[in-house]
Amino acid sequence: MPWDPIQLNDGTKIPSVAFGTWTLGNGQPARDHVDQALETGFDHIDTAQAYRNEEETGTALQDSGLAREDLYITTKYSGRDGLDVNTSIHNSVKWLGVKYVDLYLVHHPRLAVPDIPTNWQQMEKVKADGLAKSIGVSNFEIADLEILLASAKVKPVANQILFHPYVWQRQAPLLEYCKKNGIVVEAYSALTPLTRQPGGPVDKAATQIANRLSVKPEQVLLAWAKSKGVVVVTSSTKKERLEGYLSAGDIELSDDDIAAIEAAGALGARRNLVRTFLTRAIGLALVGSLALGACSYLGIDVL
Ligand SMILES: NC(=O)c1ccc[n+]([C@@H]2O[C@H](COP(=O)([O-])OP(=O)(O)OC[C@H]3O[C@@H](n4cnc5c(N)ncnc54)[C@H](O)[C@@H]3O)[C@@H](O)[C@H]2O)c1
Ligand SMILES: OCCc1c[nH]c2ccccc12
Repeated sequence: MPWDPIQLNDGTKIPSVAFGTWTLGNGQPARDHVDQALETGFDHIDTAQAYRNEEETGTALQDSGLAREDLYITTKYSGRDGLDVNTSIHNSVKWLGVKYVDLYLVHHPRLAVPDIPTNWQQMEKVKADGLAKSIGVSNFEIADLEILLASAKVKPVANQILFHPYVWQRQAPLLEYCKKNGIVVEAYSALTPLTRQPGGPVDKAATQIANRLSVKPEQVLLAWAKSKGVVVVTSSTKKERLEGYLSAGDIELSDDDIAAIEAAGALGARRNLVRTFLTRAIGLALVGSLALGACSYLGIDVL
């Protein structure tokens, strides 16, 4: 099996590739795209209260005719509209048209969360009430997980995080920490080097490897993420891309390919750092000279 399910720390299993609904908008197009993903063979749908398309996702899930046990549904508590965890999960299962979700995640530790231990207690109640088979988190750093684990009765099964070669060096310690604590990492925005930062070193490295293997660069990046033992959450409105994502599970990258992608990631990360530093330095210099000009105009002696 190409994208093999991954064992979670509560005894359940999670399909290792998911279709995400973040950018689908709402209404009929959102329904059609979830429909298309299910038809193409995705059985793991990743949505969130914040994406405002749980109802459309639910309609597509019902229309698919797939049995509930053959689907894996993740949604997230995003603190939308100031609603608490209990009200939110009741809304989510109603909109998704299910009795329970497979995985319920805290979307972000600093968005609409009173404090991490209180929020996690509310998540534990969702599991105890049978509204979620598993509970987990998203966008948690090591320090956030330490706070959570210090008082948790139920360990989070997963941490869904930003994960692509430009942030690999930064995220590797978090991946290690999660592994050590039995928490599976879920990777989102794995295709950033092609979507938000195209033309950079990782785009070039992935394209070179893709040409050699006669596959697409996006498949190479998904195969790279898969090589780290994470669940990959991706998306597309194009059927052909979705088919490519699923068959990327069969791509075995060599150690040299993986090293080339990571070297390109590290180079891009350094360049991003220099760019950020220069932009800030130029900004500061500009503000400084404007302030000096204003002072001299007003006759204020600052030097
Ligand atoms: N937990 C969180 O905070 C969080 C944050 C972001 C995303 N997510 C989840 O992850 C899902 C996927 O997120 P994403 O959209 O950032 O993921 P992604 O990096 O997988 O990008 C998907 C996009 O890449 C495009 N793409 C694919 N191949 C390309 C190519 N060769 N050139 C240019 N573009 C290409 C697709 O058309 C699609 O629009 C979301 O829908 C959501 O479910 C979660
Ligand atoms: O998950 C995709 C990014 C996003 C959209 N709305 C949010 C609310 C909280 C945290 C992340 C998001």
